Amino acid sequence: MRVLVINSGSSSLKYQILGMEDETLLCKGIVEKIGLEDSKVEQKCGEKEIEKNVEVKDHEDALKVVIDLITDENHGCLKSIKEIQAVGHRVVHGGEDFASSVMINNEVIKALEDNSNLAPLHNPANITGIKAAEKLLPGVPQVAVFDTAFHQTMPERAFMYPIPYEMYKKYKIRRYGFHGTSHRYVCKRAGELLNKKKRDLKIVSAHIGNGASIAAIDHAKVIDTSMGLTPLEGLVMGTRSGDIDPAIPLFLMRHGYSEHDVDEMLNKKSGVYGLSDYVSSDMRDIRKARDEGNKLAAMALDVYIYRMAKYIGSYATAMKGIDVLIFTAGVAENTAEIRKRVCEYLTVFGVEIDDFKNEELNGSEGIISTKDSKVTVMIIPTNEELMIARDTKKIVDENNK
Ligand SMILES: Nc1ncnc2c1ncn2[C@@H]1O[C@H](COP(=O)(O)OP(=O)(O)O)[C@@H](O)[C@H]1O
Ligand SMILES: CC(=O)OP(=O)(O)O
Ligand SMILES: [Mg+2]
Repeated sequence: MRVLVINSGSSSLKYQILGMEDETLLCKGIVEKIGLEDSKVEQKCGEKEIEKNVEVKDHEDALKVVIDLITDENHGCLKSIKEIQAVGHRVVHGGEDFASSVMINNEVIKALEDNSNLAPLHNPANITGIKAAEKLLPGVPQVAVFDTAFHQTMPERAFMYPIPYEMYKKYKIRRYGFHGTSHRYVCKRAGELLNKKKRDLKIVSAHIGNGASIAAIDHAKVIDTSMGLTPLEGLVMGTRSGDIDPAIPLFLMRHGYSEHDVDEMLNKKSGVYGLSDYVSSDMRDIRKARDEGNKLAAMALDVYIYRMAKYIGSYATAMKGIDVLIFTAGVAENTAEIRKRVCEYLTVFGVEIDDFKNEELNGSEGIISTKDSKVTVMIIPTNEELMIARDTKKIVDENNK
């Protein structure tokens, strides 16, 4: 079965085509910096590699670029898009409706649309991808794999907000958590690499990309995570504020900002982008600006790292211990400085990083802590696409029985 996987992130569209008989990777690509001036696409199909700048203002443009490139005569791996036998989609918000992956039908699309206002940077892009794929590949099965699903094991004490209970009954206002497919993948991979059953480990998984979240995974079950009702809560992100005093939106609205203004501010103009007085949402640009002497970029980076360390510390407390700390996703896989500075805050837990390994393994998979470190610190490049492809195959096979 040849599966196309589409993973729309807030700043990127990642995709893979896999032959699922033996999980052969036929093609892999990313459109990144969507909506920024220097967007580009990178694709690798076996020996054929291409990287070029493209103008993509949103995820719909990005998807057009992808479809053209995978069927491109010189750079692609398919003669026709019809060679795809199933499509797996990352869907960010499944709410309480979906605790596991599902075959997409009109009812599912309707439920996703209903959840759109809870993940405004993501669900609309996910739905665009689903509708475009249905148009291009009529009759080909499509599966939705939810960011929220892996977190459904969280206990009430972690997912309930201390507001009137009737708000949960009426509107399902609770914490859901996101990046579940990524946390699930790295947790499984850590068990394999350490040759330990993941059931024996207390893992903190730090998924730090444009969106960022941390999960506490105790004996293979999520017991807490930093994102909440929406992907806005928790860490400082590229454009999202993460935790703030809930009185701030009310204060701003009393000063003339509309609900829409506040929503845009917290989701699209905050995080390191807003803190740096709009240098960039991209961590590479922030660090470059800091190196060139920009004080606000330096401050944004300090706030970003400090908040991350505090969350990791609180999850060591939540699990009464921590065996493994995993760094994953765009920023954490590729930025030695951030891993080092976060770990410097964590010496109280016996975290000791090996500076040489931290630099040497940048962007690849492996252990970066010293032999004496009480916590095994690892970089594990995430592979949400592989998890999505596996779920897609499983659901399509079950459906064909
Ligand atoms: N090679 C790299 N070196 C440093 N930072 C990188 C690299 N690749 C990606 N990043 C950073 O990762 C972030 C994007 O992460 P990613 O996980 O792809 O995001 P998302 O899925 O949320 O769109 C950006 O801030 C970017 O600066
Ligand atoms: C949920 C979320 O923030 O996803 P991403 O990091 O891909 O934007
Ligand atoms: Mg992502």
